[in-house]
Amino acid sequence: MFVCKRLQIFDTKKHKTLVDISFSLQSSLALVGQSGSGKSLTLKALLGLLPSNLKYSLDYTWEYTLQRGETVSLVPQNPFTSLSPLTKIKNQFFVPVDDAAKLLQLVGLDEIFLDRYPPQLSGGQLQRVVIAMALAKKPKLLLLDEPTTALDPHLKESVLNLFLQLQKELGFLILFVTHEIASAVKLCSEMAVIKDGKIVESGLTQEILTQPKSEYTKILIASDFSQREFRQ
Ligand SMILES: Nc1ncnc2c1ncn2[C@@H]1O[C@H](COP(=O)(O)OP(=O)(O)OP(=O)(O)O)[C@@H](O)[C@H]1O
Repeated sequence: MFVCKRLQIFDTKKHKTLVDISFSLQSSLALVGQSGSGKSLTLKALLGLLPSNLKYSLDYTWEYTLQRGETVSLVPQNPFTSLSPLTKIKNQFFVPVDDAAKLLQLVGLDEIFLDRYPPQLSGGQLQRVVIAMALAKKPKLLLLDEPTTALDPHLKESVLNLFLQLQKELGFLILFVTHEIASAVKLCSEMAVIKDGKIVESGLTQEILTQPKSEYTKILIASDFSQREFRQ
Protein backbone atom coordinates (compact mmCIF):
# COMPACT_ATOMS: atom_id res chain seq x y z
CA MET A 1 0.00 0.00 0.00
CA PHE A 2 1.22 3.49 -0.90
CA VAL A 3 0.33 6.10 1.68
CA CYS A 4 0.79 9.75 0.85
CA LYS A 5 0.80 11.15 4.37
CA ARG A 6 1.01 14.68 3.05
CA LEU A 7 1.79 16.37 -0.25
CA GLN A 8 2.08 20.14 -0.27
CA ILE A 9 2.85 22.17 -3.39
CA PHE A 10 3.54 25.85 -3.04
CA ASP A 11 3.83 28.56 -5.69
CA THR A 12 6.85 30.59 -4.53
CA LYS A 13 6.09 33.54 -6.83
CA LYS A 14 2.44 33.94 -5.87
CA HIS A 15 2.99 32.74 -2.27
CA LYS A 16 0.06 30.39 -2.69
CA THR A 17 -0.50 26.76 -1.70
CA LEU A 18 -1.71 24.93 -4.81
CA VAL A 19 -2.03 21.42 -3.39
CA ASP A 20 -2.28 20.09 0.18
CA ILE A 21 -3.51 16.50 0.21
CA SER A 22 -3.24 13.08 1.83
CA PHE A 23 -4.41 9.80 0.36
CA SER A 24 -3.82 6.07 0.56
CA LEU A 25 -3.64 3.72 -2.36
CA GLN A 26 -4.37 0.05 -1.74
CA SER A 27 -4.85 -1.16 -5.28
CA SER A 28 -6.37 1.47 -7.57
CA LEU A 29 -7.34 5.01 -6.68
CA ALA A 30 -9.03 7.54 -8.95
CA LEU A 31 -8.15 11.15 -8.22
CA VAL A 32 -11.12 12.97 -9.67
CA GLY A 33 -11.58 16.70 -10.10
CA GLN A 34 -12.28 19.46 -12.53
CA SER A 35 -9.69 21.36 -14.54
CA GLY A 36 -7.27 23.26 -12.31
CA SER A 37 -8.02 21.19 -9.20
CA GLY A 38 -4.42 19.99 -8.82
CA LYS A 39 -4.43 16.53 -10.43
CA SER A 40 -1.51 17.04 -12.82
CA LEU A 41 0.61 18.79 -10.19
CA THR A 42 0.09 15.80 -7.89
CA LEU A 43 1.35 13.41 -10.56
CA LYS A 44 4.29 15.67 -11.38
CA ALA A 45 5.27 15.79 -7.70
CA LEU A 46 5.22 11.98 -7.46
CA LEU A 47 7.45 11.87 -10.55
CA GLY A 48 9.76 14.62 -9.26
CA LEU A 49 8.94 16.75 -12.30
CA LEU A 50 7.51 19.96 -10.88
CA PRO A 51 8.73 23.23 -12.46
CA SER A 52 11.24 25.21 -10.42
CA ASN A 53 8.81 27.98 -9.40
CA LEU A 54 6.93 25.41 -7.35
CA LYS A 55 8.28 24.01 -4.12
CA TYR A 56 6.90 20.84 -2.62
CA SER A 57 7.16 18.50 0.30
CA LEU A 58 6.09 14.89 0.07
CA ASP A 59 5.82 12.57 3.05
CA TYR A 60 4.93 9.01 2.08
CA THR A 61 5.25 5.42 3.25
CA TRP A 62 5.71 2.61 0.77
CA GLU A 63 7.77 -0.54 0.55
CA TYR A 64 9.64 1.05 -2.38
CA THR A 65 11.22 4.43 -3.04
CA LEU A 66 9.63 6.65 -5.69
CA GLN A 67 11.97 6.57 -8.68
CA ARG A 68 10.68 7.90 -11.97
CA GLY A 69 10.95 5.39 -14.82
CA GLU A 70 11.78 2.62 -12.36
CA THR A 71 9.35 2.07 -9.49
CA VAL A 72 6.90 4.71 -10.72
CA SER A 73 5.92 5.35 -14.31
CA LEU A 74 3.49 7.59 -16.18
CA VAL A 75 1.02 6.91 -18.97
CA PRO A 76 0.46 10.37 -20.44
CA GLN A 77 -2.76 11.89 -21.63
CA ASN A 78 -2.07 12.19 -25.32
CA PRO A 79 -0.29 9.37 -27.19
CA PHE A 80 -0.10 11.55 -30.32
CA THR A 81 2.24 14.06 -28.68
CA SER A 82 4.17 11.78 -26.35
CA LEU A 83 6.04 9.92 -29.10
CA SER A 84 8.51 11.30 -31.62
CA PRO A 85 6.86 11.00 -35.08
CA LEU A 86 10.16 10.60 -36.96
CA THR A 87 11.61 7.77 -34.88
CA LYS A 88 10.68 4.12 -35.28
CA ILE A 89 8.75 2.69 -32.34
CA LYS A 90 11.54 0.24 -31.51
CA ASN A 91 14.00 3.11 -31.01
CA GLN A 92 11.73 4.84 -28.53
CA PHE A 93 11.59 1.97 -26.04
CA PHE A 94 15.07 2.21 -24.45
CA VAL A 95 15.04 -1.55 -23.82
CA PRO A 96 16.43 -4.31 -26.07
CA VAL A 97 14.21 -5.09 -29.08
CA ASP A 98 13.30 -8.55 -27.76
CA ASP A 99 12.03 -7.01 -24.54
CA ALA A 100 10.12 -4.35 -26.49
CA ALA A 101 8.47 -7.12 -28.56
CA LYS A 102 7.37 -8.86 -25.34
CA LEU A 103 5.99 -5.60 -23.96
CA LEU A 104 3.98 -5.06 -27.14
CA GLN A 105 2.64 -8.58 -26.86
CA LEU A 106 1.55 -7.78 -23.32
CA VAL A 107 -0.63 -4.91 -24.56
CA GLY A 108 -2.04 -6.94 -27.46
CA LEU A 109 0.11 -5.61 -30.30
CA ASP A 110 2.14 -7.57 -32.83
CA GLU A 111 5.89 -7.00 -32.89
CA ILE A 112 5.68 -5.76 -36.51
CA PHE A 113 4.71 -2.40 -34.99
CA LEU A 114 8.29 -2.03 -33.74
CA ASP A 115 9.43 -1.16 -37.24
CA ARG A 116 6.70 1.42 -37.81
CA TYR A 117 6.67 5.16 -37.20
CA PRO A 118 4.02 6.62 -34.81
CA PRO A 119 1.98 8.35 -37.59
CA GLN A 120 1.45 4.90 -39.17
CA LEU A 121 -0.52 3.76 -36.11
CA SER A 122 -4.10 4.47 -35.02
CA GLY A 123 -4.86 6.35 -31.79
CA GLY A 124 -5.74 3.13 -29.96
CA GLN A 125 -2.56 1.41 -31.15
CA LEU A 126 -0.44 4.41 -30.15
CA GLN A 127 -1.96 4.43 -26.69
CA ARG A 128 -1.09 0.73 -26.31
CA VAL A 129 2.50 1.47 -27.38
CA VAL A 130 2.73 4.24 -24.78
CA ILE A 131 1.36 1.87 -22.12
CA ALA A 132 3.92 -0.79 -23.12
CA MET A 133 6.68 1.81 -22.76
CA ALA A 134 5.46 2.81 -19.31
CA LEU A 135 5.68 -0.84 -18.26
CA ALA A 136 9.24 -1.33 -19.55
CA LYS A 137 10.92 -1.27 -16.13
CA LYS A 138 8.13 -3.18 -14.36
CA PRO A 139 6.89 -0.24 -12.25
CA LYS A 140 5.23 -0.87 -8.91
CA LEU A 141 3.07 2.23 -9.26
CA LEU A 142 1.50 3.31 -12.55
CA LEU A 143 0.29 6.90 -12.84
CA LEU A 144 -2.41 7.43 -15.44
CA ASP A 145 -2.94 11.02 -16.58
CA GLU A 146 -6.34 10.93 -18.28
CA PRO A 147 -5.02 8.20 -20.63
CA THR A 148 -8.34 7.68 -22.39
CA THR A 149 -9.47 11.29 -22.86
CA ALA A 150 -8.13 11.50 -26.42
CA LEU A 151 -9.83 8.22 -27.41
CA ASP A 152 -13.34 7.56 -28.72
CA PRO A 153 -15.78 5.75 -26.36
CA HIS A 154 -15.17 2.29 -27.81
CA LEU A 155 -11.37 2.57 -27.56
CA LYS A 156 -11.71 4.11 -24.12
CA GLU A 157 -13.47 0.99 -22.92
CA SER A 158 -10.86 -1.34 -24.39
CA VAL A 159 -7.92 0.63 -22.92
CA LEU A 160 -9.56 0.66 -19.47
CA ASN A 161 -10.05 -3.11 -19.77
CA LEU A 162 -6.41 -3.45 -20.75
CA PHE A 163 -5.31 -1.65 -17.55
CA LEU A 164 -7.49 -3.99 -15.49
CA GLN A 165 -5.99 -7.04 -17.20
CA LEU A 166 -2.40 -5.76 -16.88
CA GLN A 167 -2.88 -4.93 -13.23
CA LYS A 168 -4.07 -8.50 -12.61
CA GLU A 169 -1.04 -9.91 -14.42
CA LEU A 170 1.65 -7.55 -13.14
CA GLY A 171 0.26 -6.42 -9.79
CA PHE A 172 1.16 -2.70 -9.91
CA LEU A 173 -0.77 -0.02 -8.06
CA ILE A 174 -2.79 2.45 -10.14
CA LEU A 175 -3.28 6.15 -9.49
CA PHE A 176 -5.72 7.32 -12.14
CA VAL A 177 -6.18 11.04 -12.63
CA THR A 178 -9.37 11.94 -14.44
CA HIS A 179 -12.34 14.26 -14.62
CA GLU A 180 -14.50 11.43 -15.95
CA ILE A 181 -16.39 9.76 -13.14
CA ALA A 182 -17.56 6.92 -15.41
CA SER A 183 -13.96 5.93 -16.25
CA ALA A 184 -13.00 6.15 -12.58
CA VAL A 185 -15.83 3.78 -11.71
CA LYS A 186 -14.72 1.30 -14.33
CA LEU A 187 -11.07 1.20 -13.27
CA CYS A 188 -10.78 2.03 -9.61
CA SER A 189 -12.17 0.54 -6.43
CA GLU A 190 -11.38 3.72 -4.51
CA MET A 191 -11.80 7.38 -5.26
CA ALA A 192 -10.60 10.70 -3.91
CA VAL A 193 -12.28 13.89 -5.08
CA ILE A 194 -9.99 16.90 -5.35
CA LYS A 195 -11.08 20.54 -5.47
CA ASP A 196 -8.80 23.58 -5.35
CA GLY A 197 -5.89 21.40 -4.25
CA LYS A 198 -7.71 19.73 -1.38
CA ILE A 199 -9.41 16.34 -1.03
CA VAL A 200 -13.10 17.01 -0.36
CA GLU A 201 -14.20 13.38 -0.21
CA SER A 202 -12.63 9.92 -0.41
CA GLY A 203 -13.67 6.30 -0.03
CA LEU A 204 -15.01 3.38 -2.02
CA THR A 205 -15.90 4.42 -5.56
CA GLN A 206 -19.33 2.75 -5.49
CA GLU A 207 -20.22 4.42 -2.19
CA ILE A 208 -19.20 7.86 -3.43
CA LEU A 209 -21.13 7.31 -6.62
CA THR A 210 -24.33 6.28 -4.87
CA GLN A 211 -24.01 8.48 -1.76
CA PRO A 212 -21.84 11.50 -2.53
CA LYS A 213 -21.36 13.71 0.51
CA SER A 214 -20.03 16.94 -0.92
CA GLU A 215 -21.90 19.25 -3.27
CA TYR A 216 -18.85 19.36 -5.54
CA THR A 217 -18.91 15.55 -5.97
CA LYS A 218 -22.63 15.67 -6.73
CA ILE A 219 -22.00 18.24 -9.44
CA LEU A 220 -19.14 16.19 -10.92
CA ILE A 221 -21.30 13.08 -11.06
CA ALA A 222 -24.28 14.92 -12.51
CA SER A 223 -22.23 16.72 -15.17
CA ASP A 224 -20.37 13.59 -16.28
CA PHE A 225 -23.52 11.57 -16.71
CA SER A 226 -25.51 14.36 -18.36
CA GLN A 227 -22.67 14.86 -20.85
CA ARG A 228 -22.68 11.18 -21.65
CA GLU A 229 -26.43 11.23 -22.24
CA PHE A 230 -25.95 14.30 -24.42
CA ARG A 231 -23.32 12.51 -26.51
CA GLN A 232 -25.45 9.41 -27.07
N1 LIG B 1 3.84 25.81 -13.19
C1 LIG B 1 2.85 26.39 -12.50
N2 LIG B 1 3.04 27.54 -11.85
C2 LIG B 1 2.05 28.11 -11.13
N3 LIG B 1 0.82 27.59 -11.02
C3 LIG B 1 0.56 26.44 -11.65
C4 LIG B 1 1.56 25.78 -12.42
N4 LIG B 1 1.00 24.64 -12.95
C5 LIG B 1 -0.27 24.62 -12.51
N5 LIG B 1 -0.55 25.68 -11.74
C6 LIG B 1 -1.83 25.98 -11.08
O1 LIG B 1 -2.09 24.96 -10.13
C7 LIG B 1 -3.46 24.62 -10.11
C8 LIG B 1 -3.62 23.13 -10.36
O2 LIG B 1 -3.16 22.84 -11.69
P1 LIG B 1 -3.18 21.36 -12.31
O3 LIG B 1 -2.48 21.44 -13.63
O4 LIG B 1 -2.63 20.39 -11.34
O5 LIG B 1 -4.73 21.10 -12.54
P2 LIG B 1 -5.47 19.82 -13.15
O6 LIG B 1 -6.45 19.39 -12.13
O7 LIG B 1 -4.47 18.83 -13.60
O8 LIG B 1 -6.22 20.43 -14.40
P3 LIG B 1 -6.40 19.80 -15.90
O9 LIG B 1 -7.45 18.73 -15.75
O10 LIG B 1 -6.89 20.97 -16.68
O11 LIG B 1 -5.07 19.30 -16.33
C9 LIG B 1 -4.13 25.50 -11.16
O12 LIG B 1 -4.70 26.60 -10.51
C10 LIG B 1 -3.00 25.92 -12.05
O13 LIG B 1 -3.25 27.19 -12.63
